[in-house]
Amino acid sequence: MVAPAARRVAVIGAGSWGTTFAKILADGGSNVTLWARREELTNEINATHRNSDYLRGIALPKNVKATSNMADAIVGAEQIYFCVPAQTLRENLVTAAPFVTDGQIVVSLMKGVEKRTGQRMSEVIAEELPIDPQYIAVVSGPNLALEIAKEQPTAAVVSSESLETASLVATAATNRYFRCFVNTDVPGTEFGGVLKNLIAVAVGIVDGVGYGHNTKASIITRGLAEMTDFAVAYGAQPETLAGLAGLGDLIATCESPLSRNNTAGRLLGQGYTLTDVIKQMKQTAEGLASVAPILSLAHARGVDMPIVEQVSQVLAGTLDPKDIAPHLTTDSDEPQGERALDDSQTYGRGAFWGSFKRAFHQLRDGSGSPSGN
Ligand SMILES: NC(=O)C1=CN([C@@H]2O[C@H](COP(=O)(O)OP(=O)(O)OC[C@H]3O[C@@H](n4cnc5c(N)ncnc54)[C@H](O)[C@@H]3O)[C@@H](O)[C@H]2O)C=CC1
Ligand SMILES: O=C(CO)COP(=O)(O)O
Repeated sequence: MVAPAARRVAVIGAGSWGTTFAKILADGGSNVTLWARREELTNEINATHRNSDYLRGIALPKNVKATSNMADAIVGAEQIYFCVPAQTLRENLVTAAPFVTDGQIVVSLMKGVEKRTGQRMSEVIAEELPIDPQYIAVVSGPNLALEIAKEQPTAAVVSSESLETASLVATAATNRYFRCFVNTDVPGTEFGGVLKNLIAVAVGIVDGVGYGHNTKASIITRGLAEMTDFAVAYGAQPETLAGLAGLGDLIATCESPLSRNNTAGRLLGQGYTLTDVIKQMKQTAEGLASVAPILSLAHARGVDMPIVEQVSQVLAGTLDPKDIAPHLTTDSDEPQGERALDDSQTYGRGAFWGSFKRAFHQLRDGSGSPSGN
């Protein structure tokens, strides 16, 4: 009997996460075409199976082939994974659009919103590509690229309006060290990845100032409440924010020196200006560009985000980093209930506790949620 041909997939963007995801897919059995902008990088990957600028010391599987021709990557691929900096996605989709056909699955691996429109990456994809939204998916979770490239075990969530699409992506992207769960909460899964970056910048700032674990734990915990309130106001399920794409990623990003958002925050906390930080960062720290559009979206729905507001003030140079912590909870002198970011946001309060209660019961009873998240 002849074995079925391996699935062919494309990854667009050969930075640290795009290259790592190409390895994940290849190790899951797919033949992967990895698109890189620069020809010297495609030459290096094809000749040496390495991407030394972004994943030093990592050998890529032989079934990852690189190209800098978008058509070569996309035509004939069953699934196309986009992994470029969020602010450049639209221009890359414009280049890709003539080669994409309905029926191909398009996946976002990115964790930013578009600055100009405030749109999530899946929304930009839906606007620019000639495909049914049922064929769009997003992947998010506690996924620091270098750890995964070293095959340290971890998990992620694949989300799509269509459970069938999410399952096809999860099957392709699951291997011996990377496990994908599925859900249909696209806004929750995507916003989890965007919002944790902003909280990681805040945690980095206080770390840079020299504050310790109490301050960081306070910001992480209050940050999760803030993330949940925001995401729920934009249609997310609160459970998603208590899962891998919310709490899971928040912990990984706030804890790890590998995180670029955390690192950018630490430099700000040490007194560098935003301009200096951007100059020093060699890789993408999406949180820096997402702060302004997220705050505009928060204001539009009346969501209070005191931590993100303070990050924005530190970025603008109008708040001394050392003053970020005392303002953690509220501007008011009146004591407030712990969950009440704003009395008008009753959904936030209920949603946050509800999601924790459900997560707790699942853990205690050993039952997985239907989404597995
Ligand atoms: N690195 C990580 O651990 C993870 C990153 N992500 C997300 O993946 C996305 C990409 O991040 P990374 O791969 O980490 O960034 P990176 O900074 O490592 O690589 C970015 C890549 O995009 C390329 N690029 C820059 N401008 C471009 C343009 N105009 N058009 C096409 N390509 C361009 C660069 O040459 C580079 O290859 C971000 O949204 C990030 O939040 C998500 C999960 C984990
Ligand atoms: O998203 C990530 C981990 O899940 C990577 O975080 P950074 O972009 O801050 O490095």
